[in-house]
Amino acid sequence: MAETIVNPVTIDELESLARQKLPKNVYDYYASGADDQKCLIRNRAAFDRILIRPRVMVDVSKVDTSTRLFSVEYPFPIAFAPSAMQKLAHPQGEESVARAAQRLGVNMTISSQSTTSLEDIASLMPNTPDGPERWFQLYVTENSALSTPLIKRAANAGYTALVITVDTPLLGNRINERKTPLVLPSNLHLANYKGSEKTKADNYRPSQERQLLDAPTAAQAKQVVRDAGGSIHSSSLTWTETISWLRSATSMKIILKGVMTEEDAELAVKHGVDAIVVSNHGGRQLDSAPATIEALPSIAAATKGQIPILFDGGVRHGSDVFKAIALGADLVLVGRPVLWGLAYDGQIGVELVANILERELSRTMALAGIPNIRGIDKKFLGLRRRDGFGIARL
Ligand SMILES: Cc1cc2nc3c(=O)[nH]c(=O)nc-3n(C[C@H](O)[C@H](O)[C@H](O)COP(=O)(O)O)c2cc1C
Ligand SMILES: CC(C)CC(=O)C(=O)O
Repeated sequence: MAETIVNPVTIDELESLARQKLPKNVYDYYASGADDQKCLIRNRAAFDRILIRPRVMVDVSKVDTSTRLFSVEYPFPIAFAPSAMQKLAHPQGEESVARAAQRLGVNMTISSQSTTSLEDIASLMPNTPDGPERWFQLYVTENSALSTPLIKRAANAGYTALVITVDTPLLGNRINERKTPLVLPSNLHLANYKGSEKTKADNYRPSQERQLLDAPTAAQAKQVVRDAGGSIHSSSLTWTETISWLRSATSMKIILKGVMTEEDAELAVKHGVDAIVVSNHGGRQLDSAPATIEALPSIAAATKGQIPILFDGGVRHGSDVFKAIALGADLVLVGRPVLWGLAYDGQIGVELVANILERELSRTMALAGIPNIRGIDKKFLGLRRRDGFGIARL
C-alpha cells in the first residue's frame, strides 16, 4: 500500500496528494502532455542530465535569492504560469493563486481561460509602484477583433503585460483528455467571456476542443471550428501583422509565450517584443519539441540580453530553477505545481509550492557556493555524458 503523505515537503508529494483529491478527468487534463507524452517526459529528463559543479570555501552565510525584472524586485526568481480553469482544482481557484502571489510578492499571469474574471482577480492584487506585476495571458481569437475588448479590459484592470501564447495555432493531441473528457461543470464558466458580445467563439467550452481533437479528418476539424463561429486559437498569427496590431491595441508590454528556437527569438527581438517565454506549453503541444531547458542556451545566446527571457517546463525543484537561470533565464515559471498546491490546500497549498521551491533554490545556491542570483552562471553546470563516464562542460 502506498505510504500516506502527511506533511508534503516536495512538489512530487504535493502532486500525489492532489491526484488523490482530484476527479480522474481533471487530474488527467492537468497532468497530461500530448501524444506519447515524450515532450512532457523530456522536459524533466533533460533537467536530470544537468549536474551542478559545486564550489567550496565561499561565504554563503547569507544567500540572497532576490532578482529584478522590469524594475520590480522579486523575492525569488519564480513566478506562476497561466493555466486554464483553476476552479476545477479548488472552489476558490484563481482567487487563491492571486492571494498567494500577492502575499509572497510573486509575479503571476492569469489565463484568459480562467474561471474567475480578470477584474475579480485584479481586485485582489492592488497595483503598487514596486509591487509584483500581474500579467494577462491571451489566446488571440481567429477573428482578432473579438480579442480587442479583452485587451482593453485587461489594461483597465491594471495588468501591465499581455502574454500572447504563440504555440497554440490549434491544441496538441491530448490522448488522455480524449479518453476521459473534461467537461466544465455547470457551476463553472470561462468568466472572461461571460456576458460579452455573443459569438459562439466567446462561448467556447472545452467540448469544442474535444470535438476538434476527435474530428476524423483535418477538413472536418475545420468545419467544427466554422460551426462554432471561429476558434479561440488563431491559426493565422504572423510576426508583422500580429505584433503591429497588438501595439496599436494596447500600451501594455507584449510578451510572447512559446518561443522554442533561436530563429524565433531573434525575430521577437527584431519585432520589438518586450520579453519571451521559452516554453513548449508543458509538453502539451508538439510532442517532438525539445525540452525547454535544451532549447534555452541557444535562445539566450541569440537574444544577447536584449530582452528578458522567461522560462517554463518541468520545473519541480529549486535546483531546476538554478539550472534555468544558469542557462539564461531571468524568471522561471511553474505551471502544474501551482495546480497541485491549489488542489491540496487552496491559497496555503500554492504558497507551499513557492516556499518549497524558494527554500530548495536557496539551499542549492549555498551548497553550490553562490550567494546571489547574479552569480549563477553556466560555468557551474556540467552535462552527464550519455556514453562514457564523467561530465562535459556546458
Ligand atoms: C492544465 C494546464 C492548463 C494550461 N493552460 C494554459 C493557458 O490557459 N494558457 C497558456 O498560455 N498556457 C497554459 N498552460 C501552459 C502553462 O502556462 C505552462 O507553459 C506549462 O504548464 C509549464 O510546464 P509545467 O506544467 O511543467 O511547469 C497550461 C498548462 C496546464 C498544465
Ligand atoms: C483551455 C486550454 C486551451 C488551455 C490550455 O492552454 C491547455 O490546456 O494547455
